[in-house]
Amino acid sequence: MAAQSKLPPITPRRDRTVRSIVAQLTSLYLDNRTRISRAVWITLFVALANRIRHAISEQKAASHRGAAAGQRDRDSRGRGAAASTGETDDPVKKKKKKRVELNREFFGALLRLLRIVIPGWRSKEARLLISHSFFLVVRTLISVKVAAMDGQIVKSLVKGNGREFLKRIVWWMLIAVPATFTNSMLSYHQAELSLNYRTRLTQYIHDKYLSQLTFYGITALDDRIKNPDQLIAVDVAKFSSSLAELYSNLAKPLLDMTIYTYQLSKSVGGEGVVFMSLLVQLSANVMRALTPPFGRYVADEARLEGEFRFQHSRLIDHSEEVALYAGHGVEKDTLDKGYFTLIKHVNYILRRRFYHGFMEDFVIKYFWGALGLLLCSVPVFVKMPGQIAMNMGDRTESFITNRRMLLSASDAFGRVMFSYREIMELAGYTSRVDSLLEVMDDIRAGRFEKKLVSSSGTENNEAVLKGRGAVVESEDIEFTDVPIISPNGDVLVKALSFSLKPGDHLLVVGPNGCGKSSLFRILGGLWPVYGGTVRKPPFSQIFYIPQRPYLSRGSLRQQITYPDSLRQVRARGVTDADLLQMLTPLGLEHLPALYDGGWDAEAEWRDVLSGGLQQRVAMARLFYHRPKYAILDECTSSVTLDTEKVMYDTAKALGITLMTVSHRRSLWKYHERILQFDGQGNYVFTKLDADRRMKLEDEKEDLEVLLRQIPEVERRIAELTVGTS
Ligand SMILES: Nc1ncnc2c1ncn2[C@@H]1O[C@H](COP(=O)(O)OP(=O)(O)OP(=O)(O)O)[C@@H](O)[C@H]1O
Repeated sequence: MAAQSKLPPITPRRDRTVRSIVAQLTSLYLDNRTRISRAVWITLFVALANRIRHAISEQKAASHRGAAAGQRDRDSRGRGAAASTGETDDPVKKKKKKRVELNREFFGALLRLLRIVIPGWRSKEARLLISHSFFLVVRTLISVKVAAMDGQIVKSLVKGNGREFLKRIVWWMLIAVPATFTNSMLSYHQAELSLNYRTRLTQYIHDKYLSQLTFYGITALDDRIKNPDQLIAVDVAKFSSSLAELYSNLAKPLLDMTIYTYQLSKSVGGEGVVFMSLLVQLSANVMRALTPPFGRYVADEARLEGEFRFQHSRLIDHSEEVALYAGHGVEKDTLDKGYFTLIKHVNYILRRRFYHGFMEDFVIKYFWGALGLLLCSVPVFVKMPGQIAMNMGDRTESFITNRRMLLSASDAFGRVMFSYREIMELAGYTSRVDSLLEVMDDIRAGRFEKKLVSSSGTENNEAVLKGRGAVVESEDIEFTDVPIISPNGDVLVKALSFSLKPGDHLLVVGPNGCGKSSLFRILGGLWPVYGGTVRKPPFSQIFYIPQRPYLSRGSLRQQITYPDSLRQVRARGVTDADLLQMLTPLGLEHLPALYDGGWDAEAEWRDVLSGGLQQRVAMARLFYHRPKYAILDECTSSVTLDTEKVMYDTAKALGITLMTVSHRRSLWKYHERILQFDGQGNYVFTKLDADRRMKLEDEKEDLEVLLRQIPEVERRIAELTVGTS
């Protein structure tokens, strides 16, 4: 940490200048022991000591860096091909491995986030911070006044002056009014700041997350962020409250310490305060060295918390499948494992907090408390030069006031120390939120990081993955030498070439996992084009219908018009009557009448509609959008052949060019071209003569049946041969 200090290096010239200033001030101090010269001398001494400490640690860090660089060189020579496993020594990848520490990286990340949550001096957040700071100052000033009033009350008690005592109590009660108002204002400001930070950050993240398909990239193409939902919903909130809390937990005690120390030095002398500060600084350094890495603990806890939540939401999403498999036992094991991993970690943190709290309490409350009492006794036992002898009442007043201020000062210092832990926790949340922003930026710039698990030569794949193909806007669809590569780095097809014109309905066939859907992911812009050229119409002219259509939260109408909003539907001049017409050929015209609210009825449509109904609704969606091209990915698997016919005929009549992925033979007749993958990386693109293909396919099936009968025929012949011989 010290190695990253921004202090200028000590040059011989600067060293000489510093030494001569120290000498002059020392002689000034010895000649003229004024309070100012003493204070300046001591401040300089502390600064000098700090400078030396920095220089030493700088030197240590430099030699450590040298040793580490040497080690890295040695290591990299030993490991050439480790890159594909992810355990690489590549400095770029090393940099990405975030550590939660109070280092330059943390401050850089915090600054980036601060620029988002406080966008400028005229922003609402800046205004809130200023007024929060104002109330912090007011509160400290009120506390100083209360300390002085405390001393006066005890003094009047010791003197037995009842009138004076009562008068002081009334004043004391009066000052409670602004004091309590200030306290409430402080809590209010803190909560408001936290809320505003969260709003700014959430809006910023939503803007990025839901544009340029970033949300898809984070989950499907990159594996650095595991649970973006947890990060956005929980960690951003925790970061915001931690940041708002830290400001008041740090700013107020720092202010308190300054004001109280100044007040104290007036009555007990500057040296006493500085000596005490040195002792306190020493013990604080010891405590800091013994503080566990709470930032890392917090980041790990948030990650485990996210994984546990994710396992629960998976169970909710697939509850029907799990129930039908009676898989609750194994699901319980997975959930229990997730929970106990989390709890084990939380328990570990609790234990570390216990030991740390024990040490923290001892040092801050008792050790510093004892030092404080010693300091308060200075005016009682030590006669300061030029000080007039004090009577009993004055002594008591001075002791009570000093003690109260000292307690507040030590409490303030304690809170600064306690806040070290809070800063570490903030570092944890900062690191998590910042990595989300970093990954989002990477994805938007087309930089993905996913572990390559391909068995088909990772080195080759890495070379291909670095390439970039061209995407050109066009009326037709044309792929020229485009590789199909999964996010894991598997090369499914080395170079695919085919072209389609409007009206060339295409059928895509091939075994499972050969890359049929992946072709359309490239066409839809979800997967990057790693080579060759893709010519295609804009995204808005290609519509996709998967096997399980996505049904959004919202009205029945919205299921047909998704993703258009009601306003967009109306702007296109489409009425509910038009929508009903789209449902009619699919046999869905009764649907709006089935639910309370008709078109406006809201439900969890995924559960309400059966699989076949969902596929029909998705087809109605296609009729509503009327795109130039439609990708139909096994989207008729749950409907009857009659419904399938209506779907295809209507879509064709609307002028939509269809690209179908399906194993169903009944669909061949609707297509003019076929793209056939063999699952080994090869393909054939040709005209599709459905009748001829059907005849050939029938003949092939007949021959296969005959082929299967051959062993039985051979066995029978053998039997007959034995019987007749
Ligand atoms: N997001 C992803 N991350 C990693 N690998 C993926 C991802 N999506 C698909 N793949 C892999 O890419 C390969 C091709 O998948 P694709 O969905 O294109 O198969 P398909 O030919 O459509 O198969 P099916 O007929 O079973 O639907 C598969 O091995 C699959 O595991």
